Amino acid sequence: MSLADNIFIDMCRDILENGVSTEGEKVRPKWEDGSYAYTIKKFGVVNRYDLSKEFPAITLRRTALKSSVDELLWIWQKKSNNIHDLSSHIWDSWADENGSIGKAYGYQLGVKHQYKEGEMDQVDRVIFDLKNNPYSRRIMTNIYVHQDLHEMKLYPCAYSMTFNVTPNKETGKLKLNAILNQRSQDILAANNWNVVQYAVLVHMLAQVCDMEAGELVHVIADAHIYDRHIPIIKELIERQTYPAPEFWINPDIKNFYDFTPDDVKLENYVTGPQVKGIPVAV
Ligand SMILES: Nc1nc(=O)c2c([nH]1)NC[C@@H]1CN(c3ccc(C(=O)N[C@@H](CCC(=O)O)C(=O)O)cc3)CN21
Ligand SMILES: O=c1ccn([C@H]2C[C@H](O)[C@@H](COP(=O)(O)O)O2)c(=O)[nH]1
Repeated sequence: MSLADNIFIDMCRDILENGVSTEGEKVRPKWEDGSYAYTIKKFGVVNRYDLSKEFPAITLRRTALKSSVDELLWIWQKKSNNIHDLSSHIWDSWADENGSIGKAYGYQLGVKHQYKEGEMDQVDRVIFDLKNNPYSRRIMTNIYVHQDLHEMKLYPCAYSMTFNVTPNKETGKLKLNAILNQRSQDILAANNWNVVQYAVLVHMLAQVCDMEAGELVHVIADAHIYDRHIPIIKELIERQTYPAPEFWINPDIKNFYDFTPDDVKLENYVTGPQVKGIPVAV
């Protein structure tokens, strides 16, 4: 069993057993047929993944590493808000006729800000600080920009990363840790998807800053299982699990902007069968 499976199974059990239903509340999302998408939710879930021990891909079912990394690079590297720059179709329902999702995600990371050291966007600011001032407690991004919310198709869910560096006395290297702050999480469709993509981000940034990947702490304010996902989750968490896969990252890449989805791979990734056609609430 992988550590990520343990965390996922415990979290799902906790939501199913101790969570509260939103049925009867005024909810925003709907299913494709127009009916309201209710959830069972738990407030304030915190999951810790030690990336130096295992790569946090669950084995209950396969998490699509390549598409999730493609989305991560769409946001963090291409800094795009247009679905035509994305390989998968996961954002199609939230795009306008030109393919834009508005001033969300990649758009915000691409906005340049004035700092004492000059003009930079938030991603370059993080890389600058990790290289020049790694022990700073001020290394973070935030894309939940209130002044632009009215121009976003969907408000950012995974909205902030806080990076924090600690020395590894054993290896003499620096360890890159991070907190991913998420206001809302669709546990079935996107929990492990978001976890693996931000784990990859930590690995990528650690490599280009000559550090080791440390811990990823995932803080979720509203961790929910949609009503139509409940039977799927119940079946999923009873499945057999397998040892965690091994993570490979192309060691030759030294510049964050040179990474492609092909520069990361999972080896020996044995999983249960895929759940096909998961309905996504819009
Ligand atoms: N209700 C909802 N849930 C989400 O997870 C979500 C949204 N809305 N809105 C915007 C994005 C789109 N995201 C998504 C949407 C679909 C999948 C999905 O269907 N994943 C498939 C694999 C897809 C692939 O292989 O490319 C899966 O099996 O989990 C994942 C993330 C995350 N976000
Ligand atoms: O990266 C993502 C993006 C979106 N989600 C989920 C979380 C919610 O189920 C919906 C967004 O609905 P809100 O009403 O705006 O909270 O999308 C996710 O889990 N991960």
